[in-house]
Amino acid sequence: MAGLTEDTVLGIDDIKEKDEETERTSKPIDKEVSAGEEGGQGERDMAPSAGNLIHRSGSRPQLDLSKAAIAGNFEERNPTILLPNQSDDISHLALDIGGSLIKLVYFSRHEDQSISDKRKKTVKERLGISNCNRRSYPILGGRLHFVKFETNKINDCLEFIDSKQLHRGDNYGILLLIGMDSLWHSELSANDNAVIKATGGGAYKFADLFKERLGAIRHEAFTHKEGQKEFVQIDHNELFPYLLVNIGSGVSMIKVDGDGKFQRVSGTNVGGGTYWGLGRLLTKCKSFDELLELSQRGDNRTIDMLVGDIYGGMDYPKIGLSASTIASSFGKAISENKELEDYRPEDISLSLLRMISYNIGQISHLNALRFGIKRIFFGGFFIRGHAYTMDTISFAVHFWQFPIFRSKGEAQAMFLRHEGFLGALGAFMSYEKHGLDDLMAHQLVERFPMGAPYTGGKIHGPPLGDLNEKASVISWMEKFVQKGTEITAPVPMTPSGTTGLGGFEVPLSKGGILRSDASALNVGVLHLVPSLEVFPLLADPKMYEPNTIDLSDHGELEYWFTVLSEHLPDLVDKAVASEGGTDDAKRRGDAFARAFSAHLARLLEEPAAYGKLGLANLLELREECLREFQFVDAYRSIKQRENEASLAVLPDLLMELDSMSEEIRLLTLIEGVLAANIFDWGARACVDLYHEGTIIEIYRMSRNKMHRPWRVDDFDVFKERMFGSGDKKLPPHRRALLFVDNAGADIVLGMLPLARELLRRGTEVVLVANSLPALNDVTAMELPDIVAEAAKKETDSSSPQHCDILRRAAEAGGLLVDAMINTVDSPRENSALVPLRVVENGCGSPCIDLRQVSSELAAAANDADLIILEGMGRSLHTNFNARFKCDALKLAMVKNQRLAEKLINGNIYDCVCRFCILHYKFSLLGHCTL
Ligand SMILES: CC(C)(COP(=O)(O)O)[C@@H](O)C(=O)NCCC(=O)O
Ligand SMILES: [Mn+2]
Repeated sequence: MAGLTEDTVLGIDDIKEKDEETERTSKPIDKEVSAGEEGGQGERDMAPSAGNLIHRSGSRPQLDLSKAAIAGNFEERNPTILLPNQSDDISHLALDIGGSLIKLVYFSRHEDQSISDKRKKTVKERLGISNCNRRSYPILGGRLHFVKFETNKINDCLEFIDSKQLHRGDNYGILLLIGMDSLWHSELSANDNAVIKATGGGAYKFADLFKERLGAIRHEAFTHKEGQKEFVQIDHNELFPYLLVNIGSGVSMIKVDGDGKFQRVSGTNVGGGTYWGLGRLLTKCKSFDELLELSQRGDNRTIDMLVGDIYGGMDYPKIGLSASTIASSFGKAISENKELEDYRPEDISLSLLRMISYNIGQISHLNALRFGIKRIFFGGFFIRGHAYTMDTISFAVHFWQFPIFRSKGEAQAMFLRHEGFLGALGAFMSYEKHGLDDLMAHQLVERFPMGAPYTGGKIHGPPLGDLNEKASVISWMEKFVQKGTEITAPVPMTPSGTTGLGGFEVPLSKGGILRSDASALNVGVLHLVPSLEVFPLLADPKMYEPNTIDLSDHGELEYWFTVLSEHLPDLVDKAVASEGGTDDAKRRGDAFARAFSAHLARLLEEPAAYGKLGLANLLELREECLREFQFVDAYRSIKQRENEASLAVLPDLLMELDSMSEEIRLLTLIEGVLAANIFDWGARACVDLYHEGTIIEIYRMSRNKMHRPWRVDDFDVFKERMFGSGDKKLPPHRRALLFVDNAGADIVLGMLPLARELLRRGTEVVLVANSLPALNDVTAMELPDIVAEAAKKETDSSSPQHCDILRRAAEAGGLLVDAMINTVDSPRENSALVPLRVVENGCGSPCIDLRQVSSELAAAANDADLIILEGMGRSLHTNFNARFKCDALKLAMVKNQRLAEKLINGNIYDCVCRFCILHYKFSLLGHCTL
């Protein structure tokens, strides 16, 4: 499989990363191979997928590649791939075969019941929740894979398709897109077998893609100036019109006015082909990348005629040109008595690159001006994610907007992270039957697995040259471990420098090292999760930004990277121990540490490498990386231990609480939540603290220090909302969503007693917990048992007068399935029978991005009028500034000195009780500290 570059693989809805890993091995699936033969470490998890596929697919369609060949030359206008022996239907695959690269996008759907589905079912069954927001077309949870091949290795591509069995499926056709510039398009059902027609036309393809709203995907579009990417979130309603400039061998410019409304308005024959063709002749470079890399070391002053050359080194201010403006590309060569050999190839390459980029930039700018267009999207083979090229084009577009050239309304030069795959994606999405027509940004989760390099990709670390070099029984994990020693942090780009020309005439970005195409694209695996939704209670979803800390501040970035790096050895120890400390676990732990360090190094070098970077993304990446190396729950035993210890003292706490007046009790409860939030295994300071005492000792110490006023203290407003003031009273909240944080004392001694209080007041409570483990956070799976235990303890306690609020509410909410508790002696309190429920939040991170939550949570939010966000991750790192359509209480102990200083001008262990109340007619309650 030489020549394969798999930038990224994909996944949907998949907690079941194992499928992904199996796929990544990308060994040809031999019908003789059975599940058990996958072998190697991780066999238990990795084998079934391939095995299942084979068992399942016995009667499924096959792509018969025997005698397959491109008919004619692929530069031809209408090339086809002949599959003379094909007899079955094929599906889920689209290719864009360009002059130099074949881009392939394929979709894999989880046909097996995934772990997550099973869990969802369990939680849903327990809750009796049905998902009424189901889409009407077939579920499309799955993954979009992006793979590239060199065009002259079409056979590798076909082999790849065969090895992955991509052609299996229903009755779709394969759509092949061939050629850079042609504007034709055809599609044949594979029912016609024998021939699969090819189609092409970069411009058309782009338009098709945009039609499908990919442009609205988060962190997809960005500007690139002076080496800096800036992501721009484009509202689909504001997307049109735009100019699409596809720089292939030649250049096409398409004006896109709306869904399906586009027209080719211009173009130029001076494009990527010109750069590569002329460059090859003039420099003897062997590849496009080599030529581009040369340009980065070039100095175009030796060849280009500059304004200063004409005006004696002076600017020409009258018309707004500075001395370093290029007056004539290659113009100096006419006046000097030099031969080609007398010029440095580096300088030639740079002059050529500037000449062509500036020309494209100028024509694009003029066309944008002609039609009053504000955005120009650049894509195509010429760009390929190269920072330097993007900078040059941006510079060129913006140059024409400087002083005297500037006209009304500046056009922005924009680029796209998936641009290398747009053609194939556009083709893929044009299959109506995929049901992707109303795909929304929030249903796509992009992940950056480490496995990709080991199937040939180049996101990080060394690729394995030949996937089959170690026989087909070896897994990508094995390869990772074997190759682990070779992993080095990516070489940092030298800081942005100038060519020494100064002024606005040259782009600043000029890295010392040119990133390879594959790594520069930074394309992750797009997980399509149709069940994700935007949290309906966000006041302004469009303006919502989950992250509080801005990591574009380099000081912040370095600080948090150091924190995470220092935490790594401890985390690896926990992770390895959680898997029994076996040799396999140790190897995986080692591989995880390397992989996560490589991610950190990559991001430190280029923070925008994976899209806009916030602290929440970093913390999530760590969890994803653990999962990729098959660490299911690193803190499992710690969580269990802390749950048990806390449950043991819960009855006494409840008794104490019940002896208090309502008002004192409310304060004590909030203090309790804040105090118990100290149990955070993700914070260095807290982990150090745990060496100094037992859980209960630490809890007591934390509790005793919990004096008001807290650093952020809206308790009085909250209290007023709960109890009213004087004779003014508000009804209790209808439904409260409690976003819970950690296991152990945090949930048992903090949030559960608070939930109980709300229930007692007649407020229905929904505990919102993680779908997947993250640090020591409690998960939705774990909560029903904890609640059951807590309810049991209540009635088991020596004082039967303690009401059984939790138990009855949990029963009403479907959390307790049987009459596990004898209720005969327990007196019923006068509270209404409101349910206590649990829903999963749809994420597996210590933070929460409310643009992507589970459909269950979105459904539960419908009737909610109070949300309580608890913990640093959910209420400080993220959502600290989020505004909601209902009352919102944010509770957290700040367990990091720097964050305390930055965010609340305070100190470590200070607390936040931030309450934002909706405007009730009630004047006293009409404010909050926000
Ligand atoms: C990961 C966390 C956000 C979890 O905090 P929690 O949400 O559990 O309160 C927090 O532990 C954290 O920010 N840790 C890194 C900083 C540190 O070690 O101080
Ligand atoms: Mn936590």
